Order: sequence, then C-alpha cells, then structure tokens
Amino acid sequence: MTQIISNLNVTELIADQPIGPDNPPLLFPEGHSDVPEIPTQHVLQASDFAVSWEDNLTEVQLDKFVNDGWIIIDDVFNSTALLALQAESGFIEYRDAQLTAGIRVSDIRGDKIRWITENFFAGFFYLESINTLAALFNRSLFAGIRHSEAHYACYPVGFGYQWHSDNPAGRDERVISAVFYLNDEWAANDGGALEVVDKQGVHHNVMPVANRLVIFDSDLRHQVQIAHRQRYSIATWMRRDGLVPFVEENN
Ligand SMILES: O=C(O)CCC(=O)C(=O)O
Ligand SMILES: [Fe+2]
Repeated sequence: MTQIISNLNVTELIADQPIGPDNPPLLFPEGHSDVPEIPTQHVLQASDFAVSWEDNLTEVQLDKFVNDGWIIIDDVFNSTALLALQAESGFIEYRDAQLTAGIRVSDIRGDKIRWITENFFAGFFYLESINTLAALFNRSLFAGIRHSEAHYACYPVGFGYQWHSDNPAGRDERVISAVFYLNDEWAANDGGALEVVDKQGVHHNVMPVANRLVIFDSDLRHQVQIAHRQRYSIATWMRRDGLVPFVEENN
C-alpha cells in the first residue's frame, strides 16, 4: 500500500489547467522521467489556498458566532485548492482514530484519520490558510489562539462519532473547532450529518458537503450521525497552547 504519497520530499503535486472532477491534480515522484512536460500545468502553491476570511466573517457572522457559538462558511476555496484536498484525502493511508492512547472504541468513534504535518501538500496549505483565519479570530474576538492542528478523516459506511465536546473533561486547550468537508453531491439520505447543539440549546444538522467549513466553539456538544456513504473531512482545532512539534509514528 502507498505510504505517504503526498510527502513534499518525494513528490510534487501538479495540477493540469483547467482542472475538474475528471481531471484532478496529479502526483508525480520527484525526478520521475515519465512526467509529461505540459506547459499549461500548474504547481500547487500556498496562494491557491488564499481566502479573504474578512469577507466571509462579516459582523453578522461574528455576532452569530458569539451568540450561538457556531457558523457555516460555504464555497471556501477555489476549485484548484478543493480538488487538491479531495485528491489528497483519497490517496493517503488512514489509521484508526484513538480515543485515549492505544485504545480504540469504534462504537464511539468510527473515523479513520491522518494528522496533517509538513509532509502533506494540500493539507499543509489548508492549515496555513486556517492559521490566517485564526489570526482574524484573535484580532476580532481576542480568541487567544496560538496554533492550529488538523487531521483528514474518513468515516466508513455505517460509522459516526457519538456525542462529545472537543475538550475532554478538565481540558480547555481547544478554543475553536472547524470541520472542512470534501464530499461532492452529498444527499440527506447519505446520513453523516454533523449535529451540533448551539449555545441556546438548539440542535442543528449540518450536511458534510464539499467546500463547506463549519466553525464552532470547541466546548459545544456535537455528534456525527451514521454515514451511509464514505464521508471525507478535515477536522481542525485552533488551540490556545503553543506549537508542539507533531511526531508521527511510522507504523
Ligand atoms: O466530521 C465532523 O463533522 C465532526 C468531527 C468531530 O466531531 C471530531 O473529529 O471531533
Ligand atoms: Fe468533535
């Protein structure tokens, strides 16, 4: 099975232009002699993930976040960035998510995950863009975020994630949670909604549709309803503690 094919050291992500669902970004090993020289090809770069967060986080949105604890931003990235994230999410090797060190409880949490490190390509640009969103939350709401972390997640058919908050009891390092969805043409009968209880106690169902970012206070309770179709996302947390270098086990 492919190890990390989006490793920056060994691969280069090249996107044809124009790219579309039938022509996704391509991954080629560095120095690979068979790579075609197509002059219109575009190497993915951080600027492809530039988002004008100020335009999305209007006063109305910020007020809603303060009062209700959650907001949705749709159509977040341009199609190049979205396709690159979708392609990367489909290629990487996932591992079983853990609840506590070494213990897996798939009745509670059925997702398979892969933490995003600098060895990722699209995912790392995503995280950099999220950091500019965090800076905006710091400027406008004094959120006190010092770094962000994120993992790709894949929920197999028949799995969800039971009610929880993203800060385990006695912890408060996670300030804001954000989940970015990657699923084209997700229908209501595919299940897999994120059900979140807002600060007023109202339940909301959020469908995991591509290019949608749902942002919520990490203390809000939420669950992922059982998915009837494979469900892809990037779960993201903006944290108040300093950056801890992420060391991934090589197993
Ligand atoms: O994928 C989602 O909609 C939410 C995932 C979640 O709650 C988590 O990973 O903590
Ligand atoms: Fe969660």
